[in-house]
Amino acid sequence: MDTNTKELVNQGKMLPLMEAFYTIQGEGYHTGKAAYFIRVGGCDVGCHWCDVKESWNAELHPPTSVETIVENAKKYSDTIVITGGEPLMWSMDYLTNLLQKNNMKTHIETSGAYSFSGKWDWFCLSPKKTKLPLDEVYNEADELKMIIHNKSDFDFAEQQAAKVSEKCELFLQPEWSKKEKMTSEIVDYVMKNSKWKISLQTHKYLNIP
Ligand SMILES: C[S@@+](CC[C@H](N)C(=O)[O-])C[C@H]1O[C@@H](n2cnc3c(N)ncnc32)[C@H](O)[C@@H]1O
Ligand SMILES: Nc1nc2[nH]cc(C(=O)O)c2c(=O)[nH]1
Ligand code: SF4
Ligand SMILES: [Mg+2]
Repeated sequence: MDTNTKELVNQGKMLPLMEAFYTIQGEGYHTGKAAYFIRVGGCDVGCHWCDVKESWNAELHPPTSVETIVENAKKYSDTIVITGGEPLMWSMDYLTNLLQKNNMKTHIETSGAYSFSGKWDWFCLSPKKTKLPLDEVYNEADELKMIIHNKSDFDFAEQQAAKVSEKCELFLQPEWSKKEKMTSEIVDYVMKNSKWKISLQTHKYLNIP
């Protein structure tokens, strides 16, 4: 990468773009809503069950100008989900400003493990044990989405729920490879602990991106 490109990436004016696609939000509070997804490369959180490991190495994803990304986005939807990889590895200020200026709603999917940036209409926080969210991020969460891979993840979910604001929506989502066992555990748990709702990866059942 030349020094000029590096500088633009540092400023958040270019981002390593893995893919962008129009689909239905499959998970969490906005499940069922049509949205345009922007997947930014780069993540070092290291979840062993991550369903998008191809995103991890940012160098495999070409630095792309935010103007180009936004021009494409606005052809499809007024709801834009920024995901990754870990989007907060990069400055999200320039991207989210330009999206909002063009009357689009900005949603993020993040582990919260990097410093907060951007202006968000919806902030979905999905904490990971391997690299916890920064303290500054918890208060931003509109939605806490905890992945349940084994029984000990329920305790971790409760610890994380204690850190978000009162108004934050709480979701438990089965880890996909353990979904048979963990979906029924989550059903039992939610019936006993009704502050939580269940979130399924509905796009995978629907065979859409
Ligand atoms: C691929 S991550 C990208 C955004 C960010 N790095 C994060 O983890 O929030 C998008 C969402 O998918 C969830 N996820 C990833 N792999 C999963 C799996 N195998 N089963 C269930 N959810 C998964 C993450 O927890 C996160 O909520
Ligand atoms: N349809 C669909 N919904 C999603 N919600 C969060 C996703 C993500 O990977 O961040 C995702 C995804 O990859 N596809
Ligand atoms: S933080 Fe997100 S992108 Fe990174 S490894 Fe975990 S699930 Fe995958
Ligand atoms: Mg996904």
